[in-house]
Amino acid sequence: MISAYTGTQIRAAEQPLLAAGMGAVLMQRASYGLANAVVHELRARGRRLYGASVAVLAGKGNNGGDGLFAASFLAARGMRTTAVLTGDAAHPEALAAFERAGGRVHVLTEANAGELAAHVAGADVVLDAILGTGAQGGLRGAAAALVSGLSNELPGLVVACDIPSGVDADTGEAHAPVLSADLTVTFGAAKAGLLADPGADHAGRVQVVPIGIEEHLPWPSLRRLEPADLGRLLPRPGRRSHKYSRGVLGVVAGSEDYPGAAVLACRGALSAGAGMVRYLGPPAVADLVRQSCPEVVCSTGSVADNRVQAWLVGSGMGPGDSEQLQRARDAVESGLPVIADAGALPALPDVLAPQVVLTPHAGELAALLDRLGADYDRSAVEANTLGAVRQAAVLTEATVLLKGPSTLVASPFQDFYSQADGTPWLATAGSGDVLAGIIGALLAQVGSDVGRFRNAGIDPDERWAAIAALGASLHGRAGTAAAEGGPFTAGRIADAVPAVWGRLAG
Ligand SMILES: NC(=O)C1=CN([C@@H]2O[C@H](COP(=O)(O)OP(=O)(O)OC[C@H]3O[C@@H](n4cnc5c(N)ncnc54)[C@H](OP(=O)(O)O)[C@@H]3O)[C@@H](O)[C@H]2O)[C@@H](O)CC1
Ligand SMILES: [K+]
Repeated sequence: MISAYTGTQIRAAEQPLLAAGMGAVLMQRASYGLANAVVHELRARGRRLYGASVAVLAGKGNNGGDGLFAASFLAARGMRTTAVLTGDAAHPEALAAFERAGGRVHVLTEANAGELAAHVAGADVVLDAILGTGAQGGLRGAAAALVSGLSNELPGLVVACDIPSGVDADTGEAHAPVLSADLTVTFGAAKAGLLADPGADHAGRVQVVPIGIEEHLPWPSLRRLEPADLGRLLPRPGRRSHKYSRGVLGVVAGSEDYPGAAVLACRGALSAGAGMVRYLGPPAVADLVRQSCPEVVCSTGSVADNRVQAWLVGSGMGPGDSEQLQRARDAVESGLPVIADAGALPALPDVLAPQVVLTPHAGELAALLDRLGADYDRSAVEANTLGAVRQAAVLTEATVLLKGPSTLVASPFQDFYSQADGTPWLATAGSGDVLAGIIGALLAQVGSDVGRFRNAGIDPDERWAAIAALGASLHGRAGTAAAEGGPFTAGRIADAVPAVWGRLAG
């Protein structure tokens, strides 16, 4: 499990060590780790170190100090180093070390920002060490002009020191301009803002350098399930399992306009291990489901008439599908775990419960928040995904999963997950229906298996968020497997799930 923290939590964890006079030691560990990461990355790219050029953009604080010390380590490996000092001062010891190692120093002004941008753009490595966890807001003045003058597609390797300057370490909000990195080397532990969009868009690959603060870290503000966690959480049937004991998912999805959504949701559920899938919906849709997935049992009648362990509601449903929407409300009313998607989102009561998992995309989340009186539109959600998903979970008291390149899950108790295991090719019609099916199948199988979560270090009350994160990860990994570097249709995601599951559970 990757644990991520706010900048404030990291700074608090550093305090006991700073009080013990270890500030310089922490900075040496951080900058040495940063330099090593650069060396490793250049080697991985088949680049020579000796003679390669490094430009470090160094702010006035400790982040700039890290960058300057790292550059002095790189100079010792034969690299040519230049520093652009962006503030009215620089970390004195780090600057002295940089100069001793033979680095050239430029002081940034409004007048030379363009010229220095051209110089920096030609470097083999650009180290962004302007702002770190001590920043208030984004780049200003000449530093903003310098970064605006750099294309976001620099030919060299761009490495962010701790966090891309201008990204909020707590929330992932990005104050433009931000120099997008290929690699972010972050100190002590991952910052939450690196795992939530739009911060994650700018961070590139994230590498953590331990600096000795680990024992002082509190409960993480955000987590990411890794393969070992996924393997532990995925259920395996016992010798005496039967289809009912493995978990039955009821699916209330599809409409005459969107019958395919019901098929894709069922295919997602079947691929993710549901012992049985029962479909409830219009006869024409049921016929298509039967033809496409003969394993599905199509039932008629009400939610109460059908015995299941969890419900999936809403995929492919619209505001006019009154009978289906009533079933969706009944499913929520039943107290069973429910995954509610798409058309169900505007039709459910405002206040729900933790075992109800809502799966909006950014536009749907904005509409939900707007309905609940919070002032969000789609772009506001996209600018602060973590804040928006947190607020939605607080207001609805449900578990909320926001789909995106970094899929975020918030529990109403303020536990957060971020999964980014997918591929941009997953942005295809029907992909969300398959995701709903996968999460529905998982809710049906492990929703009542409290011990499974406790053993994996997850508070059983928070298991709904973990199940949603597990589903998002399976979906992302299945999409990556289906892509083979090119496009695919949503049904292929479902087809890829069993093999991905097998590898994880292996
Ligand atoms: N603590 C430790 O021991 C360790 C810390 N480490 C490293 O230190 C980093 C945190 O360092 P930090 O606290 O010095 O803050 P940092 O982000 O470098 O600089 C901000 C400075 O710039 C200013 N400033 C603020 N906002 C601004 C803006 N928008 N535009 C322009 N200027 C702005 C503000 O000064 P002010 O304006 O208040 O005078 C402030 O002094 C952390 O990310 C990690 O890299 C590691 O080495 C491990 C050990
Ligand atoms: K930085």
